[in-house]
Amino acid sequence: SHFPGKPKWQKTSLTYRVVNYTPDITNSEVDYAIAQALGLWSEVTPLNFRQIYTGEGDIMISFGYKDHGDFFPFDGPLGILAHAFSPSNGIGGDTHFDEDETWTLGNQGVNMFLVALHELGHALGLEHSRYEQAIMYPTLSDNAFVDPTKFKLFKDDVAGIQALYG
Ligand SMILES: O=C1CC=C(NS(=O)(=O)c2ccc(-c3ccccc3)cc2)CC1=O
Ligand SMILES: [Ca+2]
Ligand SMILES: [Zn+2]
Ligand SMILES: [Zn+2]
Repeated sequence: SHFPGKPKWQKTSLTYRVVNYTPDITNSEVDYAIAQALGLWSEVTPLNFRQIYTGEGDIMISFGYKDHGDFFPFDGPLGILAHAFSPSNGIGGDTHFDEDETWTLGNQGVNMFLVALHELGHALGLEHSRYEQAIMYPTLSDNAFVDPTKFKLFKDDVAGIQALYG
């Protein structure tokens, strides 16, 4: 798949831009889910993230349907929910969400915070974990409602990101 080698960012200050938004939840809810997800990764690494609103950021976040400009078209409701590219310049780090999903911050539909936390893990260079409690586990469990302020990274997630940036 499109996650080459074991690349990582060669800088600790990264910028991100939410290029477009979903109609399913408010723009500030999307910004909040992304900020909370990036905050969890920055808490355990030297990485810091700044949101920009124009121009080219390291991590460009967008919502798209089916063919959305890369070689990995989405597939309509359910199935693939999102994907992210491993660190590199250009499309590296970019994180795409399938607009055919119903995005939510609750547990009706697909939880934006949980999927963003997983995909942004990939955008920082993380691979999958074999522990089902880990956010980097390959499959999303039928998550009960997750309050982003109460979420804790599993030890294997922390070990993984600190192996890259610790
Ligand atoms: O590595 C991959 C390739 C396949 C993917 N499928 S997905 O979009 O349906 C998906 C599956 C699970 C998650 C997930 C797993 C654990 C916690 C949170 C989300 C996110 C997206 C997305 C992905 O990250
Ligand atoms: Ca889909
Ligand atoms: Zn894409
Ligand atoms: Zn994944």
